[in-house]
Amino acid sequence: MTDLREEAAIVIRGVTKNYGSVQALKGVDLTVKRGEIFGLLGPNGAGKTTLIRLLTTLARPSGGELWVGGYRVDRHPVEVRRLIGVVPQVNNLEKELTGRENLLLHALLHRLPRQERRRRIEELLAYVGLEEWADRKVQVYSGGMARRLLIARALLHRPQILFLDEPTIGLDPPTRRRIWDLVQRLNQEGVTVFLTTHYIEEAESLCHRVGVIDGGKIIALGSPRELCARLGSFCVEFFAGEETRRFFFPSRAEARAYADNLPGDVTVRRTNLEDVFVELTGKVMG
Ligand SMILES: Nc1ncnc2c1ncn2[C@@H]1O[C@H](COP(=O)(O)OP(=O)(O)OP(=O)(O)O)[C@@H](O)[C@H]1O
Repeated sequence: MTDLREEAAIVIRGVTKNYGSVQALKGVDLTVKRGEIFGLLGPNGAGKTTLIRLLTTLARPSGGELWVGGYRVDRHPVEVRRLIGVVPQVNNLEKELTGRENLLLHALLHRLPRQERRRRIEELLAYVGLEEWADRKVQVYSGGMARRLLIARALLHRPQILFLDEPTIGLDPPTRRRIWDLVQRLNQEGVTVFLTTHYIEEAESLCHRVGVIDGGKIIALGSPRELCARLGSFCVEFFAGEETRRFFFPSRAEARAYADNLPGDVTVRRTNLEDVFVELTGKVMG
């Protein structure tokens, strides 16, 4: 059967996940094409980590079906694991071991052929810019360095699809940008990327397409530009009484014309994904 489920990198159909009485996912449908950088954007508790756990064979759905790289995840977990790399949100590196030892341990666990092991490890240490730190214990690494080592570890077996759960959480802006560069470079080399984030800027500047998730449901799906254009690409923002009011317009000229008729301080700016989220949910992301 040649259909979307085999051609796409990821296909999710009607997926639900319950933890006792908590409905973490309430019927998710989503397709990620090969070669995309796809971002799942949502606030804490929206269901992002849960969806990554289901896609990466770490948990089973309560209902629905997931395909990764053409394989149904519950029926072919071993094949799926071979195709994917996973960068977890939590740093689960061996802190007492060096960077190089961490990679070696993972290469052994993944049974990388002996002759390839050394070469691949050196290649990846250089790729993520950690050669000079390779023989230092991971406990002295900064947050950004640990994250780069986690990415190198996830790439050891040359995965086709890379999952990153909040790849830049807790990192400062320059370090965050460095991780984005790395993700972009990987994607240009052909790796499909599925990431979760609650950072608007990360979704906007890194992702080709974004799924906005809230309360276990995808509430909007498209490129950042499309999602903003649906609302109106330009925003007029001003204070009225105690609250901030926003109106959206398809063009800057229309937004300007409206703003010119308003008294007081008025801002005209481009619409962003935060606006999309607020308009859809009535809540702020952070
Ligand atoms: N093992 C679990 N047992 C019970 N409830 C859980 C479990 N894991 C997640 N949940 C609940 O499911 C919902 C979705 O959680 P999830 O971690 O997927 O959200 P998230 O969007 O990844 O948020 P965060 O960024 O905080 O991790 C939350 O209400 C959470 O409390």
